[in-house]
Formats: sequence, structure tokens, C-alpha cells
Amino acid sequence: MGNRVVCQTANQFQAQRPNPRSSSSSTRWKSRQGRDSFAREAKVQGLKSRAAFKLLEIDAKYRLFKKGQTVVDLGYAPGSWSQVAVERTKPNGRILGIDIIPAQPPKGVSTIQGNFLSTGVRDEVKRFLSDPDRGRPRQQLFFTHEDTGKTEVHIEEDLSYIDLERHADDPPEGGITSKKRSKKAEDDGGKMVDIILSDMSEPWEQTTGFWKRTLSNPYRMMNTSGIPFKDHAGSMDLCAAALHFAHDTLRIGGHFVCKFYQGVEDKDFEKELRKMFRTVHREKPESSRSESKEAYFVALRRKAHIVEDASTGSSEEEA
Ligand SMILES: C[S@@+](CC[C@H](N)C(=O)[O-])C[C@H]1O[C@@H](n2cnc3c(N)ncnc32)[C@H](O)[C@@H]1O
Repeated sequence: MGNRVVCQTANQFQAQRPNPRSSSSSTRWKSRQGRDSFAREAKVQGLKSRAAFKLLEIDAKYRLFKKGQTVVDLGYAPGSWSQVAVERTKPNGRILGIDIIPAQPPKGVSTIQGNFLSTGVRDEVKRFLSDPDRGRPRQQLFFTHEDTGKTEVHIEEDLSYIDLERHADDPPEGGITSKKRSKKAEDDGGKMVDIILSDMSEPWEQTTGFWKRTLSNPYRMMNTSGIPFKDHAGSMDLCAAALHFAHDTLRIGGHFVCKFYQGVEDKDFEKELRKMFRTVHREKPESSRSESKEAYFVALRRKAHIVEDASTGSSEEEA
């Protein structure tokens, strides 16, 4: 089975890989080999990219996932974080991935293609999530911006007639009926997401590797510009959009994981996270390349009664 994911934590995996620091000669070559072993291992495990190990490492430390959760994966392509989320929330979790580029959705993942910085796309995501049952059987949405500014949405149901017949007598997923799910969503004031993941990085025009352009290997753009401030500023805009979305959709007690490129503005963003979440950590996973400024905020357990000030975008106590 091509899509089978055998999730192994980065720590378990780390035990098998060479320690780049232990070598005395050809250090650079060996350390590069060491890092590349994450890519090789991703292939072996049927994961779509080495990025999976960053999330596995974060999850091993903070235990983010539970069965049946709703997870939104921002910047999901090619899809290894979504694969981890599917595996960790199965059998009845729902995973919705959003990406600006087209990509083959991993098994069990619903996807929306669009720019998450656009309000229209974020509204489409909210509409999708507002039905707590939607996305449990896989659906794929293509959100296409035409030159005219018009939007087209196509939905594909993933379950065939035969699948539906086969599962007709199954008990409700995880014992939770659709009625109970709707009631829970109501109780949470319409907030229906348990975890928001964002591994988005501003896409820049690709300059090499054009021969790799396929749907299953969708990198048509680079993830960094190579200009530190540009990468930092772009990433802070993406983080802000993800946090704004969290205000509207994340349950009390829900978690938020967000990639950023370190720079002058990240402290202010961390302050905002601290207002909204019980604990906030900065993480630089082992599998994140050491030469990269990339890091992750892991914000745990959304507090109750914190709302967003519409004019400043800042978090404050509910009046
Ligand atoms: C590093 S990749 C994510 C890798 C992914 N976590 C995985 O495990 O396969 C970053 C992704 O963010 C997406 N992205 C960047 N800006 C975006 C935006 N404004 N809206 C949606 N997706 C965006 C990129 O297209 C890219 O696919």
C-alpha cells in the first residue's frame, strides 16, 4: 500500500541515524548525510516528505493528537503532516489541508486549494468545517481564482457506492453520532477545530528542479527566498493569518502549531500567543535543518474568554 504510514517518532528514528557531531573528518559531508537520512526514512515509511519528522517530534513531546479530532493543516502540500494527523486521529478524525499549490491529497485528507491570506478562502474553509460531519468521508475541493475574480468550487465524494454499501452497518464513528457532534460544535460557540497546524512558508519562484513538476511532487516554488528578512516578514504574515483563523475556529483547549522564520517580529507574535494559550513553546526540531532560521511555535490549550480585538487584531479578555 503506497500510502501506508508507519509513524515512528523522530527520537526512535534518531537512535538509528548517525550522529553528525561524532565524526572527525568530512564533517560537512557526514552531517549532510545525517540530515538526508530523514528524507530517505520518509521514503521508506511512505511519507510524502521529511517534514513529517518535525511534527512527529513535536507530537512526541507535547502529545497533541487524539482520536476523532478535527485538524486543519495549513500549507499541507505535499502532505506528510496531514499523513501524520490522519494516522494519529484515526479511525474517525477529519483532516482538512489547505495549500496555494495543487497537490495530490494524501489518503483520508480533504483539501482546499487557495491562498490562505485571502478572506474568501478562509471563509470557504470555515464553511467546510461548520458541518462537523463534512470531510469524514474524503472530499476534495478545488478553489480556483479566475482572472475575472470569480471563484469555482468543485466537490468530489471519495466514497464509492461499494464503499458506502460495505460500511452501511458500521456503528457511528467512534461512537459519536452526527447529532452529538453538532451539539458539541454549538456548545463551543461554533468553534469546531481541535488543532491548527501551519507549516506555510511564502512560496517563491522556483529556480531549479523544474523536471520534478508532477502532482505528487508539487514543488513549483521554493519555500524560502534566501533573504532572511523577506522570509521572516512573509512568515509572520502567514502566522498572523493562521492565528486570526484560530480566533474564529479553534476550540477552548485546542492547540496551535505554527512555523516561522526567526526575526525581529517573532517576539510580538509570541506575546499574542501567550494571551490566547495556556502555554507557548519555541521548538527547533532535530529534523529542521540547522542552517535554516525556521522554528515552530507550539501553543497549547486555548484559554476561554479571549477574543480578538477587531480593530487591532490583538487578543483581549472578553468584556
Ligand atoms: C514547507 S511546505 C509544507 C510541507 C508540509 N507540512 C508537509 O509535511 O508536506 C509549505 C507549504 O506552504 C504552502 N503555502 C505557502 N503560502 C501559502 C498560502 N498563502 N496559502 C496556502 N498555502 C501556502 C506552500 O505552497 C507549501 O506547499
